[in-house]
Amino acid sequence: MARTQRHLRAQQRVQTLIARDQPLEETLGAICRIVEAQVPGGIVSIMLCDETRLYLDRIYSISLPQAYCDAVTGTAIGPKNGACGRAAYIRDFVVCADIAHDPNWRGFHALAAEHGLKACWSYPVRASNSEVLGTFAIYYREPGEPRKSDRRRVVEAAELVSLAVERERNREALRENEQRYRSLFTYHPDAVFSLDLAGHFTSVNAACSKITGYAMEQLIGSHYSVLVLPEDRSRIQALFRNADPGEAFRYSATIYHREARAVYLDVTNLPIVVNGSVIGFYGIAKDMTEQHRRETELRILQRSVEASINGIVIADARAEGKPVIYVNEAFERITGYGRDEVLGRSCSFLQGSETDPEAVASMGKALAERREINVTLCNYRKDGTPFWNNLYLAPVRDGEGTVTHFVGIQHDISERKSYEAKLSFHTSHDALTGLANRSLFEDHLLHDVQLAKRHGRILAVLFVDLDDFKPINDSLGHEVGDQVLIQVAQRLADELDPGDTLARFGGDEFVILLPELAREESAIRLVERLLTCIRRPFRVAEHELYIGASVGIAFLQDELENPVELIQQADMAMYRAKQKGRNAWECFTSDINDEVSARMALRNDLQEAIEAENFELHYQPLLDAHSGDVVGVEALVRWKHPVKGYLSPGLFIPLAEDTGQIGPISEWVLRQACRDMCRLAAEGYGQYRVSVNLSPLQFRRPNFLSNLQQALLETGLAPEYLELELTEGILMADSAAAVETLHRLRDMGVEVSIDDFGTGFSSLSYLKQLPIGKIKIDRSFVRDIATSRHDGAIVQGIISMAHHLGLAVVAEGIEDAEQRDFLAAHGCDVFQGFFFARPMPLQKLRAYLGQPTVTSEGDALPASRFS
Ligand SMILES: Nc1nc2c(ncn2[C@@H]2O[C@@H]3COP(=O)(O)O[C@H]4[C@@H](O)[C@H](n5cnc6c(=O)[nH]c(N)nc65)O[C@@H]4COP(=O)(O)O[C@H]3[C@H]2O)c(=O)[nH]1
Repeated sequence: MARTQRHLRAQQRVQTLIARDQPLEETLGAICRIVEAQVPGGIVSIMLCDETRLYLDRIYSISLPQAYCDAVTGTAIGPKNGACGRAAYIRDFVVCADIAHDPNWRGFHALAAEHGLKACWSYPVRASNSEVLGTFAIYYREPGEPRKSDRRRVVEAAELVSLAVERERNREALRENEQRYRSLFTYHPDAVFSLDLAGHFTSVNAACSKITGYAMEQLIGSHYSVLVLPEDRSRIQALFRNADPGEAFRYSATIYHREARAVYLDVTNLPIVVNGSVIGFYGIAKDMTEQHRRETELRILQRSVEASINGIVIADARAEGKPVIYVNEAFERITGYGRDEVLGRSCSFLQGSETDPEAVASMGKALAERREINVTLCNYRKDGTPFWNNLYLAPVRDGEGTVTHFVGIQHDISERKSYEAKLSFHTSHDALTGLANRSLFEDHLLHDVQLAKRHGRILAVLFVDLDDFKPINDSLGHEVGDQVLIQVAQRLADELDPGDTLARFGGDEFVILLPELAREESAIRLVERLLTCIRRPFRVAEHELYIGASVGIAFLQDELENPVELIQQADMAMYRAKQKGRNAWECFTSDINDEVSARMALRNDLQEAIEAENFELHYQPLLDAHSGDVVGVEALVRWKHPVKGYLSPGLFIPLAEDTGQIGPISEWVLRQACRDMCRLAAEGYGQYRVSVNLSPLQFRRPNFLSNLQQALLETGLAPEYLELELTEGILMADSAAAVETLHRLRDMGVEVSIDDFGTGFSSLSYLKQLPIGKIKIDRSFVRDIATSRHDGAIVQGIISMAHHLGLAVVAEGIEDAEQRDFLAAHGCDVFQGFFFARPMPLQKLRAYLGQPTVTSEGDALPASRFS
């Protein structure tokens, strides 16, 4: 009984050791001690299987010699491998009553004999699932069989071992499990944490600290909401509140990093359920900041691409034919193709007949070499219309640097192209007629002269200048003039061969290059044809206009060095033709050159005269037709040339008008005339009104009126003693501005008369609207007044109509009494002409006007020439 109790106590002790999770070695040692105490002479050994369950690789014993233990450790489990190897194998009690003669101990006999071991009873240690964990054995130093009680003891001891080993194994498994889970928690790259039900962190991993910037200790115990943006809090709280037990929930949240930057998180929370109750929440938060940034960037990029005004097309670089995988709206707008019509197709469908194959080839080469390229090529819209596409193509590479796509940026530069084309046309062509301009003509000339010289061909340049064009332009306006020029250009072009060049040099000058003439007469015959065709009337709106042309011809001579000289020669020849009269032509000869040289010399002399003020004014009296009183004088300029003596204005005024030298001459004339009139008055000869001729250039100068005012102020002449003589052309050229100037003149008190009346295109009814007081009938009508019925009738008509309109009429160029009488009979108001007096210097005028007479009021009396 006492033994049984001892046995029970011993067992309890072992169970306590097991329950307290004492180290296995200690527990197994205790079992060995208890059993050895119970079986006198018995030596206990406990062997445990390895993981493969093929060997007994651990041995626990308190009494077996270490050398023996070492020798049997690793015994294979098998039917003939001693008592333990066999017991583990057959999973049953094995009694080896006499080891020395036991065949199953073959190989171990010597070992057992060496350590004095004679008998061994072994029993398998089995787990609750019957798996063999090892063996429990008792050795004896004498042969012997176990009794029943011995067997029971062995079995009980084996069970205790099983309990201890299983417990140890469970503990081991638990520890491993926990480590596994802890690893998941600790090494998870995302923030993993647990919260209590109130929302306080109860555990956090290192990633939590990294993501939030707070130390793990700082986080534990703090509430999750302190990290979350205020605007996110209520939303997240609601998620926690409404979470179903057992259900995970996922949301995005933005938190503040300790460094005050926002961190975007993708959070999954799951309840911690213990015994069916939620005791808190686990959380896994993935840092999406980078992804969020990339997504935002991508979104902006995508929107930008969509909104780009340039067409953008992306093609798959790896697929056959590089099919389009994306086009933006601008692409659709530019090409007219919808997205669906384009995707999957190769972009080459945009090319067409006018697409430059070289541009296409260079593009293909760049694509093959996987490099970027910028080409401009002609593409076609869906409706077939072409457009200029300035295309920038670039490869798109993946992370490994492989080209996966090509992106093309289209820029529709059609407008720029057409502008450039226009621009280049304008730089080489005349805008009005579309003919070549001087620079293009010169290009052709250089080229053709070279060829003509090489092949000994006859080449000619024709310089065509229209006669009587200026009056049309001046009187009917630029629009009419422009139409005439366009028609002239057309008529000239119609007469020329395709290889000829027709150019307009501006104004009414046309130049023709004939590069390949059979003989010189061909050029002359062509010129005759040109003159004939220009003589034909021109119809512009309601007008039927007649003009002529003067043509200069210059043939290429061997000695000519600079081809451009041919143009100058033709120009000089034209000038000579003009002097011959209308509709004439002239070939360039060296004497023409001399004439031009003379003109150049005259120009230079004139310049010197201007600088030295080498001019004089002569005055021609104007007489009242009834009383014969001198009512005024006309100032006429004379140039006192140092070699040639007095030169008439007819010689140098047109030259001065051509060269612009008329400006300073007119200034001088105006001032001098005013000064002379003041002087005459001051000398007692009377105050006469002086008529001064106005050149068109002078009249149109912007400061004309202020200059005039200045001249009157400087000289002291009252404005009513100044009369300006204008030709009709001046008024017609820019009538609105001219009329405005006339009004200003009238406001100033300056009289205006129309000179050379009858030669222009103006009608009296037009003049009626102008603030003028007088017209001067042109000398050419007066000359034949008595002999030509026609001229007589014209003069008569002019006088009568002018009077009707309240205009005074002056007749100039009266050379004889017949003319005077005719004009007097028809009511002409004022006479001027050699018959009465020639233009004379001031000194002679003094004599002409007679002795200065002073009235009681101090005014000089006007001189009468009729009495
Ligand atoms: N055959 C003939 N001729 C007569 C007779 N009576 C006068 N003359 C000439 O007729 C011209 C009248 O001047 P105009 O028609 O304005 O024609 C002027 C005028 O247009 C221009 N001119 C003269 N002086 C000036 C000036 O100071 N400024 C400007 N812009 N032009 C001027 O030169 C033109 C010629 O002037 P002049 O040679 O001085 O010629 C003057 C004068 O000498 C006559 O009975 N028979």
